Formats: sequence, C-alpha cells, structure tokens
Amino acid sequence: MEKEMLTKVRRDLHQIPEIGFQEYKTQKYLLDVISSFAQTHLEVKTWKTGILVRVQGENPKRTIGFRADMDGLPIKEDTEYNFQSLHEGNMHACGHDFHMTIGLGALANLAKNPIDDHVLFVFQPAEEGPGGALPLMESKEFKQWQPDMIFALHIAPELPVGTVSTKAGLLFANTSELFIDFKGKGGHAAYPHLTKDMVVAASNFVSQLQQVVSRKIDPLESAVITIGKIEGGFVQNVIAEHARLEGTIRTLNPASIDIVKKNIESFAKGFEMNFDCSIGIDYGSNYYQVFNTEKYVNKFKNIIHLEGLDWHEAKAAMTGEDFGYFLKEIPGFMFWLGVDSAYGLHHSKLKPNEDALVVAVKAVESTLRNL
Ligand SMILES: CC(=O)N[C@@H](CCC[C@H](N)C(=O)O)C(=O)O
Repeated sequence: MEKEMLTKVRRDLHQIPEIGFQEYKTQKYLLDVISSFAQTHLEVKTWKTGILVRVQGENPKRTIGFRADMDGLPIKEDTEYNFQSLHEGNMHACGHDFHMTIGLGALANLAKNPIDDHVLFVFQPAEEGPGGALPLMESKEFKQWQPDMIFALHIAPELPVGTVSTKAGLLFANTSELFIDFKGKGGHAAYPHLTKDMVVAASNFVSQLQQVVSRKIDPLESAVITIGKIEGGFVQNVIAEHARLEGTIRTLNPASIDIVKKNIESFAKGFEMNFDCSIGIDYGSNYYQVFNTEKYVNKFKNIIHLEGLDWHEAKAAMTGEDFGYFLKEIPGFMFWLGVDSAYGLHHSKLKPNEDALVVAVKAVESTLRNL
C-alpha cells in the first residue's frame, strides 16, 4: 500500500474507535479493505470482532504471526484533526488505528508477493480491556493456524519517526485492573456525625494505597497503583452513601501483583472497621508481562539496521499488554515504533506522525521476509 492509501486507512479507522469486543464497524472496515487485496494466497476467518488472515507460503516450514490490536478507549478526543472520532466519547488514543493500518499495509504486500512460510495476521479485539488475547488464543480458529513465532508493535509518542526500540527479556509489566466499591450510610451534609461518609472513606483510601507500593513491595521490584477514576455522591449537600474507585496495578514481577492485592484487601478490612462501611473489590482483567525472546530480538535488530532505521535500546515500562499472553506460549517479541507526538499514549490530544506508517510497514514486511 502506498503512503496515501495508508494515510486514508488510518484516518478512516481513527474516525470509528470502538471499545473492547464492540469493534463491529472496525471489523467490517478491515474485512472490506482485505477483500480488495490479491486473494490467491489469502485465507480469512473471523473470531468474535477479530480477524485472522493467513497468507499461504510458497514452501512453508513454519508460520510467522503478526498481531495488531483493534479497540479504542473511552476518551473524548481533543485534537484539531478534521478526521476526529465520529464516536463521541471514544478515541484511538493508544494508536491501535496505526497498528491495524500497519498490519493491513504489510498484509497487502505479502498477499501480492508471499514468502516461503505461512504468515498469520491477527487483528485482535479488546486489548485495552477486558483482554482479547487469552480467549483468542484458546479459540479453535487460532489453534488451527497457531504460529511458531509472533511479533507485534506499539507506537511510542516520545521517540522520533524512523526509530524502533525494544529489548530482550522483560519489556512490559504485569497488570491487574482494580475496582473498589464503598457502601456506608448517607445523609444530610449538616449532620455528618449521623452518617458514614463514603467520599471521606474513599479519598483516604486513595492516599493510603500508595503505602502499599512504598512499604510493602521490595524497592528493587517496582510497582505502581494508579486510581484513574473516583465517583461518589449525587449533590453538594448530601453525604454520599456510595463511592467507587477505578484503577490499575502494575508490577515488574508477576509475584508482586499478589502481594499488592493481599495488602489492598487488608487495608480494606481496616477501613471497613474504621468507617463502619462495607468494601467490595473486583480485579477485572489481568495481563501477563511482555517478555521478549532474545534470539528473535537479536535477529530483528539486524533487520532494523539493514533497513537503515535507528535502533534505541528500550527500558522495561509499566505499560501492560495482553500480547504478553501470546509470548508466554509462543516465542517472539514486541517493539516500540517512534511516532513523535507531543502528547503521550492515552492522551486526548495524541497526534502520532503519519510518516511513521510507511516506516513501520517496511520494518514489519522486512521482518516477515528475513526472520
Ligand atoms: C499499551 C497500553 O497502554 N496498554 C494498556 C493496557 C490496559 C490493561 C488494563 N485495562 C489495565 O488498566 O490494567 C495500559 O494501560 O497499559
């Protein structure tokens, strides 16, 4: 696909962000684009809102996989694009519009000119939540075409276009979502002594939570607890009987997640006594760390140098990715792609540079041909 077409596809996808397992328009759009490619070597299957496309190899000895995630985030877009999201309140603020476009670009080229091995393109729903990778891997559709190695990319706003970055071993953290509900006794704002104020309980809980990281986790084993949303009450002069915290736990070591959870639970027991309330905890979805296979990262580094792109040795990051589940079972790697945006991932003003699309298609195609 030429640059104009890649840009058009990215912009079309940018306009229709859908959250996890609701990617119906996205799936239809991708299927339409795929049907415009040379079909001789292609086999296409759908799984829920995802798509698997196998490009049959000329003389296959193995299957190489490439995965692109499909979902958007519930973020209200605040860019000045003239192709802003048409889905009010949803935005491709994590670059999945880029990831899908790059997958399509490489697929179009492979469909015209296949390699010896089979290549499996996985368009996967629900990366941001509740997690599409694990159920997809368990599906018969995936198992029939299970690849022998797999790779994926993620846009990196802080890196310049033309740069690729990754490392052997641990790249992304273990994660767990965190939802905490507080229930007490509401009442008139003027009579706090007759109530159990859940706004006070929840806000205290948020500050105390940081002690789990600073006092309960070995300082050499990093952890993060972030509360991204607080909800509670209905009106300014009524004491709230319900409050809810929504957040995420991140750790570099899989075992630390359990330590964090145990400590949150014991804090909650203390709060139930102190605030005379009940607290419910739900961990939502959990993602396994992204751990790259050294052999493939080394091969990839050579390919990137041959393509004349800049290599940046990555550090491990506290981002999460359900691609970690693929790498738990199948060797491979994930890499960061420089897209040079002043605003970062999950920001309503994220504006990745579209010049990175051509760079990435070249990098992915060359990796498929030379790995
Ligand atoms: C690359 C990236 O930004 N991934 C997301 C994955 C979210 C997992 C889950 N919903 C959670 O918040 O734990 C991230 O926020 O790192």
